[in-house]
Amino acid sequence: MPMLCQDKDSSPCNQNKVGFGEHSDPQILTILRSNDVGGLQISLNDGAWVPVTPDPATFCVNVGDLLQAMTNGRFVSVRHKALTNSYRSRMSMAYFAAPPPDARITVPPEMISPTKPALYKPFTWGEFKKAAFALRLGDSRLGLFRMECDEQVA
Ligand SMILES: O=C(O)CCC(=O)C(=O)O
Ligand SMILES: [Fe+2]
Repeated sequence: MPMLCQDKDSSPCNQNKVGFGEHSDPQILTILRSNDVGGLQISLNDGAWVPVTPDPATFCVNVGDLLQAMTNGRFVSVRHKALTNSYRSRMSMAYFAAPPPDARITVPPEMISPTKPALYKPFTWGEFKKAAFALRLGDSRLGLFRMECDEQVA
């Protein structure tokens, strides 16, 4: 099970600096567990940043890029970032749920209609990861797989 354990503490004077820059998670889902120190923020549609209340007794579940593609954009991959805290360490542990590299990411036909044509070309997780690693953390990767208007099928 791929897990990442991070300590967002930093040196003094680094209060509320960006410790982990703005990004969306590329996988299907991320399950996050942290201690009681805040720092995680999510971005709303209007670009406002909203702090996630830290709670060591709950999980925070992020929709990732693949789930956005698999639901034809109904679930939106959340942009988020983590700020540093120079007084207490924020510890977080993440489980990234991803398919095997050759898994084909497609949309169920029920989610495609004349009013909601397919937004993304089919791709494999391996292809997506390769594209993601060639970009910077904050870049939008799904844009690379968007259907052109003349390719859209309903
Ligand atoms: O500090 C956190 O909880 C967020 C970490 C994160 O966004 C990531 O590992 O992708
Ligand atoms: Fe993340």
